[in-house]
Amino acid sequence: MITAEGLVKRYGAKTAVNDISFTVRPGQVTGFLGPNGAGKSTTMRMIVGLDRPSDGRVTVNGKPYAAHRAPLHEVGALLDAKAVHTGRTAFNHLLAMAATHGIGASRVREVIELTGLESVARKRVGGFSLGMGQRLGIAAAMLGDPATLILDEPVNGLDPEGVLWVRQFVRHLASEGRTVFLSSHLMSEMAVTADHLIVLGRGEIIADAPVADIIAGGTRPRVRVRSPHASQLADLIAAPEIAVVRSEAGVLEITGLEASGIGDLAALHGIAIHELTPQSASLEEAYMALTADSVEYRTEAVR
Ligand SMILES: Nc1ncnc2c1ncn2[C@@H]1O[C@H](COP(=O)(O)OP(=O)(O)OP(=O)(O)O)[C@@H](O)[C@H]1O
Repeated sequence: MITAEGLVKRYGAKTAVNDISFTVRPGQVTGFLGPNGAGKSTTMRMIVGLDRPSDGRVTVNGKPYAAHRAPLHEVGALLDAKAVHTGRTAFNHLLAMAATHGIGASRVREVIELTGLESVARKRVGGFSLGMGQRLGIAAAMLGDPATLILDEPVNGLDPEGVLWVRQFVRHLASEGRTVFLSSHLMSEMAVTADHLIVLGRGEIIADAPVADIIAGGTRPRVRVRSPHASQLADLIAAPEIAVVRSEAGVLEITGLEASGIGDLAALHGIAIHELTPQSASLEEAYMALTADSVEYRTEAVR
């Protein structure tokens, strides 16, 4: 369990994290989202004591990180997968970390197996691909068999198989009752990995809710309609509260009217319908709507 209360981080005149309070609960995967520069990494660094809060406090399993006698057993963190001694082998890197906590070589072998690194364990970390580096970072985070895991962009740079592996791995950890807190910019992945989301924008919390609620709340249901008389149907449907977008020839994307209403209206006027599909909202759309006002570095839309 991670609990932040009135957490603030200032860098000179810049407030990176502005008075945020949240709880990351055990037994589920909590995603941490936000545009670049929103303050996610700063928050994660404060959780594991790498940055000192300017105000407020954050605890892990009831105590500040630094107050734990054996922090690796409480929290495992992957914050920067490249922060390893590149001349060491993966096995020796993990063994050196394990030694700081009196953790033996057998647990090192276990986490190597857990993360699928057996074939490269005796190779120097300097030659690792990004994917192997991420797996090594996760292996290190698991060394102390911690109840809480914090993973900053764990799927960054991974191939589809690696992304799937991380998803299944973190879901398994949560199912064991652990607290899993992870950030990612991959919305489609977050939608299928996380149970709950905390969204940050310009250092403040703009959403803290189950994934399903965020998707449902951020977007209006849309229906895709294909008809040989699309223009006639569009004219019939026209109303101030209904948006009709012609996405391709003979296809309408309708927001503000349910599929049944569209079908009934078409039947009433003898208009043939070749497709009538309610579109499921995506986390990406909901996220874009939520963070529209919080993006620090905006790009012009491509015309
Ligand atoms: N050491 C530092 N000194 C000064 N400003 C900093 C420092 N670290 C972060 N910042 C600023 O604090 C803000 C939050 O940065 P942070 O890296 O936490 O954001 P983030 O949400 O993790 O972004 P990204 O998605 O790009 O990783 C940014 O405006 C950043 O420039």
